[in-house]
Amino acid sequence: MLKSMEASLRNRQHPLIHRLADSIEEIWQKYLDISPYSVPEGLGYVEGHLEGERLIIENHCYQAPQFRKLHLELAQVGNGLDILHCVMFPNPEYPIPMFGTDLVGGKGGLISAAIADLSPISSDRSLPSRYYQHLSALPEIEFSEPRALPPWGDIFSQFCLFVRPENAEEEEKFHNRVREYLTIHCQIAASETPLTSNLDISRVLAGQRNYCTKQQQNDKTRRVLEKSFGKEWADRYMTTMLFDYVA
Ligand SMILES: C=CC1=C(C)C(=O)N/C1=C\C1=NC(=C\c2[nH]c(/C=C3\NC(=O)C(CC)=C3C)c(C)c2CCC(=O)O)/C(CCC(=O)O)=C1C
Repeated sequence: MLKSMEASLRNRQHPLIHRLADSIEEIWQKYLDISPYSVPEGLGYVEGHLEGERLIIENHCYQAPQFRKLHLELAQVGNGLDILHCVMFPNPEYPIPMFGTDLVGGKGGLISAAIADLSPISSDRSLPSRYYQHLSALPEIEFSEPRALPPWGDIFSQFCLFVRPENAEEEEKFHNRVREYLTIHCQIAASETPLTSNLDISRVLAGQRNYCTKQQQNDKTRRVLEKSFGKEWADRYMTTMLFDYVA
């Protein structure tokens, strides 16, 4: 049992967020050789309330041979908004997609946004064929309320799930599909041989930079952070913690 699961914020959050957080850490533990990643000074656990809304953030960061950062973040705004955020940053020697997921639970226990994707970092936005084969072999799943991506969301793949789960059954369907994405990703990553050519590595870095700069355009995230910590802190957090990239 990871120490993080004991007193974690997830025990006081929406059950889907609690279950998905546990699943993410379970699958990372099972398929990757993970070790701790030192979070920047003072960012492991932060509390802020500028304009009245208290925001608690709990960060869990790891690393593995194939990933420079495995970031799981749990956050709670006031007593109503529950958030799970997760991004897996591959080491540039591994030309594999960026896994990301975001769950936002509104007041009254409904998840208003549930998104998960294995996003391509290639310039033609195609996924590596092994990923394409595994993902297209997964059975079709339907959700009653799919959601439209924002303009910066052109970074996501055709397998991107972006829904408002209507009930517990759709929440579980989403949870299970994310477990499948994570398992496919970790199994492929663990079997990849690293790139050696600097040109190929620079192309991976360019793809990751594009992903991160587009994600930084999410004004829904920025606004929540600004309300509790102010503009300058929010900008630094988005560019150095949530979506940092190796220049
Ligand atoms: C892999 C994808 C992905 C990753 C990794 C990611 O970080 N965001 C991602 C996607 C994504 N998120 C979205 C929305 C929202 N995000 C937050 C907040 C936070 N999300 C956080 O992670 C944190 C830091 C802990 C905060 C504070 C809120 C409040 C919303 C509005 C909820 C709603 O609309 O019902 C949308 C819709 C954007 C739009 O429609 O314009 C998309 C596409």
